[in-house]
Amino acid sequence: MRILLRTQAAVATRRLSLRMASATTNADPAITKTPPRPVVISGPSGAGKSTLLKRLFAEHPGKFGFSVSHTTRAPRPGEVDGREYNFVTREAFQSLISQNQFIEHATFSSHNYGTTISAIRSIASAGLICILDIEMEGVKQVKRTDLNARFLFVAPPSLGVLEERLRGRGTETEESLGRRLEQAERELEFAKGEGVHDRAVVNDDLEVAYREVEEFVLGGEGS
Ligand SMILES: Nc1ncnc2c1ncn2[C@@H]1O[C@H](COP(=O)(O)OP(=O)(O)OP(=O)(O)O)[C@@H](O)[C@H]1O
Repeated sequence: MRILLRTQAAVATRRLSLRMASATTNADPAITKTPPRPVVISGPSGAGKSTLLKRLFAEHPGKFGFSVSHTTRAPRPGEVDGREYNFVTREAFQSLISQNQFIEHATFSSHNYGTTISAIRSIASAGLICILDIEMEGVKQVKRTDLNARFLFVAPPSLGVLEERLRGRGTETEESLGRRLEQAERELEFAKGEGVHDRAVVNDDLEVAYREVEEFVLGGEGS
């Protein structure tokens, strides 16, 4: 779970994977006709997903919220179970893993973190759109569920530009940069598969890319 949508600083530093947001259509399930479909956004690290989503949320205030992750770490003062996180035991977390309940999960500082399918589903059933910013394996996992998600891929103009942007961001060591570029090739290869994504946006000119992302994400409201 990265970025802005991740409410906690700890989440931001984990750089795990899952950005989630929900766009309010109508929170009253009695009035909402069809649960909004979750939107999965994926693409290589550095392709610009955070940048695009940050702007989307800024331009549509009040439309986006968060889903609640599970964690085995203890609550910090002021944190409420079910609000910041669902705080669970290691045993309960393991049990959710064995039931394939996680879209993605990872371990940081010896604690487990993950987002469950049911956390996403409950957003949809409340009449909210959930945006998941996840990596390739998470995309495959979502496809195995009945979440009925829509898939958006954000691609860099080229691997060379991707490298420049990652260097420019100033967040990577040579080693992590190398790993991200290798993974980028895998993500791009995967994305070429028939029907993997409903829409691919090349993030060259930010303005153009943003409008395409906005149209796709908001265009599915109520779908
Ligand atoms: N269209 C663009 N033109 C130039 N620079 C861009 C563009 N889009 C994003 N950037 C810059 O590229 C860098 C990587 O973008 P960003 O952090 O949004 O990528 P990301 O896909 O969210 O990466 P990660 O998956 O690692 O979080 C940032 O420094 C950002 O400012």
